[in-house]
Amino acid sequence: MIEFCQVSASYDGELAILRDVSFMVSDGDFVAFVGTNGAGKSTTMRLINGLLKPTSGEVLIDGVPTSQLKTSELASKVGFLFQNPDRQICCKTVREELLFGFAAQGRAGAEAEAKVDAMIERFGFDGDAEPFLLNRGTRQLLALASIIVLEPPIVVLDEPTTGLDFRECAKVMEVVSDLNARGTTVVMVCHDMEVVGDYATRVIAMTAGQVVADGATFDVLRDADVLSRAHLLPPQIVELSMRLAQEGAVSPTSPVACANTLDGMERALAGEVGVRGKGDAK
Ligand SMILES: Nc1ncnc2c1ncn2[C@@H]1O[C@H](COP(=O)(O)OP(=O)(O)OP(=O)(O)O)[C@@H](O)[C@H]1O
Repeated sequence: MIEFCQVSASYDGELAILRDVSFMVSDGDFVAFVGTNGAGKSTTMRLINGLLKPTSGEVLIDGVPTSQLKTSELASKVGFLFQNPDRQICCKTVREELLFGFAAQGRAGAEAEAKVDAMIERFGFDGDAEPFLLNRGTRQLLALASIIVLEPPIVVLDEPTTGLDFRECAKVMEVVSDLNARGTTVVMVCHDMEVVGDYATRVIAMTAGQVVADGATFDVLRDADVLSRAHLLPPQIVELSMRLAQEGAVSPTSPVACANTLDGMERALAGEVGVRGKGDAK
């Protein structure tokens, strides 16, 4: 569990980047942090993994303040994927990269080797390949694999899909989604509202170092006031369904007006056609 209790934070000890931020993330949640550039999302992630300590308030991981946890203790609880995988990858082969975290945590040995072998097979990696010769999407997958192979209960992902094409993005998010389905808590920063809508179950929106909304994904992404304050555009289907209701094309409570996904919209439209069809026949 992650708890932020009235957290303020600063990089230089003077200028407050986060102001009085409070929220709680339960075990197994999948939370997306959204908001404009400079809102404080990455700073929030750095506070979760202990790279930054609060200037006031407390960040607690499983009830223990990060200020009381050693870096190694935090690393075993929180896996962190940087925005750019090249800031993370440091070894000469894929295999060494996957083993690196075990060695850093003093867990090298036969069990680690077996977990790395399984990861290489699962991702279809070439264990002898040189990481920096891999394409951007595969490097991102490698960076992600090198974190999840350590099986941390929480993973923090700072813009995991930035710079990836559609296929690479889907591959990375499938891995993350599977991880969450198996019980890992996922906290991610994401600018792509389609990805947020497809995967996150909860959204925390930030503006100017403060939380402006915290709720179920589509409750937040359908709140016109929040969208305006956090300068967000909702996923396309949500935007379409909201517009159809605003323009009076459908009733605000109709399934079409409430559709959040392509599947949902298709079902709602099929129902609408069915209803109209029956009416026409009378
Ligand atoms: N290492 C740092 N030193 C000083 N100021 C920083 C540092 N990192 C970020 N900041 C400042 O903190 C503020 C919040 O930045 P942060 O990266 O947390 O925002 P963000 O919401 O993640 O933005 P983005 O979406 O652009 O990554 C910005 O004004 C930024 O300039």
